[in-house]
Amino acid sequence: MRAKGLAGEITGYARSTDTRAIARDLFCDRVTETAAEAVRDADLVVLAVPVGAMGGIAAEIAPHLKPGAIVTDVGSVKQAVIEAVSPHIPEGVHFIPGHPLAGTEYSGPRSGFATLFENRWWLLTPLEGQTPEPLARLRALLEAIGANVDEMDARRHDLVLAVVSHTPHLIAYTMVGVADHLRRVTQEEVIKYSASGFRDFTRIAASDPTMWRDVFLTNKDAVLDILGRFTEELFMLQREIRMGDGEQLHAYFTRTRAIRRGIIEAGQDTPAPDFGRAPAAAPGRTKA
Ligand SMILES: NC(=O)c1ccc[n+]([C@@H]2O[C@H](COP(=O)([O-])OP(=O)(O)OC[C@H]3O[C@@H](n4cnc5c(N)ncnc54)[C@H](O)[C@@H]3O)[C@@H](O)[C@H]2O)c1
Ligand SMILES: O=C(O)C(=O)C[C@]1(C(=O)O)C=C[C@@H](O)C=C1
Repeated sequence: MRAKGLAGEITGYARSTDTRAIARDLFCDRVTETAAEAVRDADLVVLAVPVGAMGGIAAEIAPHLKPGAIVTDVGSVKQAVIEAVSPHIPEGVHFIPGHPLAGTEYSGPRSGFATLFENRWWLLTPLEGQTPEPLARLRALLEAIGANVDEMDARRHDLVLAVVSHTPHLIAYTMVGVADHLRRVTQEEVIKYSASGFRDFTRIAASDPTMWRDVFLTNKDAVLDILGRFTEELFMLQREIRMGDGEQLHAYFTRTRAIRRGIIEAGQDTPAPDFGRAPAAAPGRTKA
């Protein structure tokens, strides 16, 4: 927003003075010592804390929100955020839940960069009865920062994200855990020989533990549903490998390859930034 001159003033709040100082140096016009102070007179308030902390922050800021303000969030799970935040939102303030499908394994104010949302989906899950004007204003702002905005029901969002983001993260965490366990058992340096497939798993598994703990605790039903389906597929493939059923394995991999190729042909494969470099060497993406 700053790079594109889309905000009159950007005010930031974070709990630690160190984080606040970094945010002020990088992109905030001013930072405040309380969340209440930060939202006073704000036209737009963006909640960007772990999903489990959204309700607490909403309670803290609620009495200080300006009538007519828009409150949105960037939480990775939507139903739980709606349940936690909505009860605190005063009459006359518009709460429009949102989720940018963009991010990296890095956290903290230094890990943001101006192009993060370009050509990325930003899903909004408006509440029933949402008046159209604030929604249109938020949508226009997100489009101005380069995002492709879609609206979706919160329950559907949580199921879709369980498939395309949450369960894949759990699988990555598990796979890195398996390699680590093997290293302990065999005293072999397995991880040293990471090929690029496993490298992608280790990148994902380096994501923030608090953020992901909260995602799994708050999107429990959808993740368990998808995990169940995943396990069934895995057992099927396991059986085919055991039986030496090359034909079935080939057919399965042909189908999954076609899916990937379809994504590329549809222009929906936005290349990620270069995650291979150490964060310190990647300007604007160092870990706080
Ligand atoms: N990182 C991603 O890839 C990504 C992508 C899309 C959405 N999200 C969502 O965005 C939100 C923020 O994630 P992020 O990656 O920006 O994390 P981050 O770690 O960079 O920022 C989160 C901030 O919240 C603060 N915080 C934690 N608990 C708090 C509490 N109880 N009260 C007040 N502040 C608290 C942390 O100190 C930190 O400053 C999460 O809800 C996450 O699910 C993350
Ligand atoms: O590329 C990554 O590091 C991410 O995991 C980003 C990612 C995802 O695509 O799953 C992670 C969680 C979010 O809620 C949205 C985006």
